[in-house]
Amino acid sequence: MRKYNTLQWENANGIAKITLNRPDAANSVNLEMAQELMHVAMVCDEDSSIRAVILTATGKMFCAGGDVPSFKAAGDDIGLLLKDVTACLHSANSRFARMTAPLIVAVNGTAAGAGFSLAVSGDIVVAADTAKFTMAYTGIGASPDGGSSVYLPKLIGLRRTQELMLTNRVLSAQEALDWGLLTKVVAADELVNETEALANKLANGPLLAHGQIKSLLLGSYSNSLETQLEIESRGIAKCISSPEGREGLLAFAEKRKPDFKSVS
Ligand SMILES: CC(C)(COP(=O)([O-])OP(=O)(O)OC[C@H]1O[C@@H](n2cnc3c(N)ncnc32)[C@H](O)[C@@H]1OP(=O)(O)O)[C@@H](O)C(=O)NCCC(=O)NCCSC(=O)C[C@@H](O)C[N+](C)(C)C
Repeated sequence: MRKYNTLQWENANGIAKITLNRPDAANSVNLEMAQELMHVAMVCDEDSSIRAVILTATGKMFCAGGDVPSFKAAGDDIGLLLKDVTACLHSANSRFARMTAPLIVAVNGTAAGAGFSLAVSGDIVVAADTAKFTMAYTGIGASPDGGSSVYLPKLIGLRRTQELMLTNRVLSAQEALDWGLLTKVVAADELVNETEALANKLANGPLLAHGQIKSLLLGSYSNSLETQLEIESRGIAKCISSPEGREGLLAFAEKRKPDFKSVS
């Protein structure tokens, strides 16, 4: 198992947990963190024993976005550094979106810039009531990345996305929930328990069907109705005829709870 310097990594009972761990630097994304996120996302995508993934952070911030001091220190090489960091981060974004296991993001504090983008890329996003959200990119003269130009218009509409991106308006957790950016807001001291309960529920569910849901929703961003209908019909047939589907049908007939984990 690879050792990470900027992340904590746990993997047990079908649940992987990634914890951003640069609290003294606001958990900001430097090149090393982006590389480690790329690696850990690849592991989550390729290890079929992983049935749910939690992404969270240590300290009081979730992630303040790109590591601004290291951008400044790069001098004339800033363009190259940003391309490197973004390539790694975007590889992680893509793996998280396409992996079979659902991604639960537990936002423990402020999410800014790339941290905001990472936060809203989850399939389920739970935030502490103390969390805040701001795009922040234009504050340093940057434009958005991390998939936010895809996720935000879909989640909250174009008008609100324009406001967040152009004005860096700061949203409280409650406002982010009201806008449709989050699944749930909980008291800060309940975030860990709440997230673990959700991860357990998902890990005990049908992995293949969860992966199919993720893939269908991602496809809905760009596919035609007919294409989606075709993929839906192939997907449901594949899921229901899989060992998990058979277990679901058997459990229904036997009037018991399905044990998807034992058959996949
Ligand atoms: C996050 C924030 C809203 C929190 O406000 P706060 O009032 O709760 O906290 P604070 O006092 O402002 O900051 C606390 C500490 O956190 C540090 N900090 C804050 N943002 C940081 C950052 N982005 N990088 C490193 N340290 C950062 C501050 O310097 C400070 O350090 P200090 O205690 O030693 O003084 C506020 O700090 C802020 O606006 N920070 C800047 C955010 C920002 O510009 N982020 C970059 C946006 S662009 C971006 O994300 C590009 C990225 O996607 C590119 N890439 C993919 C290549 C990585």
